Amino acid sequence: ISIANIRGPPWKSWLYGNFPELFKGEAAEVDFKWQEQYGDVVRVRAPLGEDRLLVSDPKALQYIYQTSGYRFIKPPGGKELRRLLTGTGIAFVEGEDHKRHRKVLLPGFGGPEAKFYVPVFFTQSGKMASKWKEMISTSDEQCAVIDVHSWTSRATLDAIGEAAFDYQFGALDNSAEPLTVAYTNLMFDTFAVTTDNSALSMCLMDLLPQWIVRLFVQKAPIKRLEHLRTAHDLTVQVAKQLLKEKYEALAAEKPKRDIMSLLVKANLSENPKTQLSVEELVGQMNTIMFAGHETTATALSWTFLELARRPEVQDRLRTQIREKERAIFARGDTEFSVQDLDSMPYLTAVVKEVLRFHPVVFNTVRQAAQDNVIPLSKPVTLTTGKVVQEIAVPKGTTIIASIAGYNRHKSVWGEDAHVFDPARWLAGNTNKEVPIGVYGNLFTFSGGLRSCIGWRFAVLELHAFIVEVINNFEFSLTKESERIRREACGMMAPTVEGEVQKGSQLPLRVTIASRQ
Ligand code: HEM
Repeated sequence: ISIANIRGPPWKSWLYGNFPELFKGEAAEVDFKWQEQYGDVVRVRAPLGEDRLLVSDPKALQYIYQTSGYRFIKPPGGKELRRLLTGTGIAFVEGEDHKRHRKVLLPGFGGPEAKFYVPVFFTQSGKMASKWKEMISTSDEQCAVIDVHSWTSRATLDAIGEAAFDYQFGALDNSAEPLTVAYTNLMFDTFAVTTDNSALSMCLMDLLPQWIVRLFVQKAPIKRLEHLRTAHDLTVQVAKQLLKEKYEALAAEKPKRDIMSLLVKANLSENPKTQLSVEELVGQMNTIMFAGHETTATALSWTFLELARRPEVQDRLRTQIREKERAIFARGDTEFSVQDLDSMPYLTAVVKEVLRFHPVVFNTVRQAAQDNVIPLSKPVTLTTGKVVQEIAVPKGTTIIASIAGYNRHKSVWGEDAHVFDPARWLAGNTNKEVPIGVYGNLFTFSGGLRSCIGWRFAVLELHAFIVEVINNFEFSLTKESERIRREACGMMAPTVEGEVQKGSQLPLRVTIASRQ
């Protein structure tokens, strides 16, 4: 069995294959181009002549991520880099170990728990709003150009610190604490602007003995890796201290409600044989910080950009938020509850459309742990002219799941899949024939056993921040924000065309939203 006959783009060099096109340039643009040219399963060439598959076919993704359980694993070659990113937490482990981690973590991420985090989201978004109001009121034109992304990044860092660990990063107050500084621009500094050689070195990690890769990741004097190492090491230090505090609070019968406290409690009630070790518990802090901070911050930034581009969507959203606010005041309350956030259909539609259109994690990678046969929604024609309804893949085949490609798949979202339109969610004209994801049949949070455990947390955080910000402010574009790019850096972060060296940014014009 072989994937050599799957259609795909030609490559310019044996050394680099198609990787420069795949990893440089705007995030996911090449996925859309190849999807259009070659279909939903594309053969791409990795450096040194290895064939891989780029997949956006719904049934194939459903099979790889849901039906086949743990038979598609995270590629072992990236293990040492993942160890640095996420520690030995849930995102690092496979199979039975993963089941064990997931069971202990789940109590911290359920629906009932999420409602305790909502006040935290409102506190942090309210704090950000106060600072913006101050900036606007002191300007002559009663308007300020704000780098919205640097604010969403800091506010969500404070929010995840408080909700997940009961830890104060102080990022909105520009804290110079080393851990706060370490999480500033972490993804961009580490993964952005990939050169041909950095794509090649990622691939070499698959081929070299793991002890060499480990030495390289831990010691190589490379600036990108140094930033990551600092964030990792500081997180381990803080996590150890926090764990001690959580155990003491539990022993004193004064438990808190942050995710780490719930995790410690759940772990204690496990059978000692299946309990997480201290190293694994510490790793959960690395994992949650890596998986939960910049992802939500960036999704929020894309939301504000889309609203700045579309004043009519922004107005309609503000009208709905203010109607709900009046209803809340009329019943004698002052705060939005989870039910209030869930009962604004246009807000939900905007959030789902942003998650569809700008999936911040735009692809994930898996490797076949054994020979396998992947079913397809639509037959594909091989280079030999033969038409097949399923694809046999040999053990070791690497599959790049194009989350962005699936989220724009015309058979699922309609002919206008490449248009940003929240109204599609109200009309309900999306095709749910192949259930795949955990939210809105999107693949943004992945699917199956390893789907995003924090999706409810993220969705509520987005809802709360959008309510606070759109209720108070109006966004419009600046000259720079008309040139926003989706920069690939392990996720898709906003940068300004021609100013990529300045890092991620989103300069928008912000005024106070009229109450009339
Ligand atoms: C818009 C925001 C978010 C997006 C788009 C997102 C997306 C994803 C995706 C695609 C995966 C699967 C990765 C893979 O299998 O290779 C994932 C896993 C994960 N996410 Fe999220 N995520 C978001 C927010 C969060 C938040 C807020 C948290 C925690 C507070 C979180 C925690 C996790 C964890 C722990 C995993 C690993 C799950 C496992 O391996 O079982 N995520 N996320």
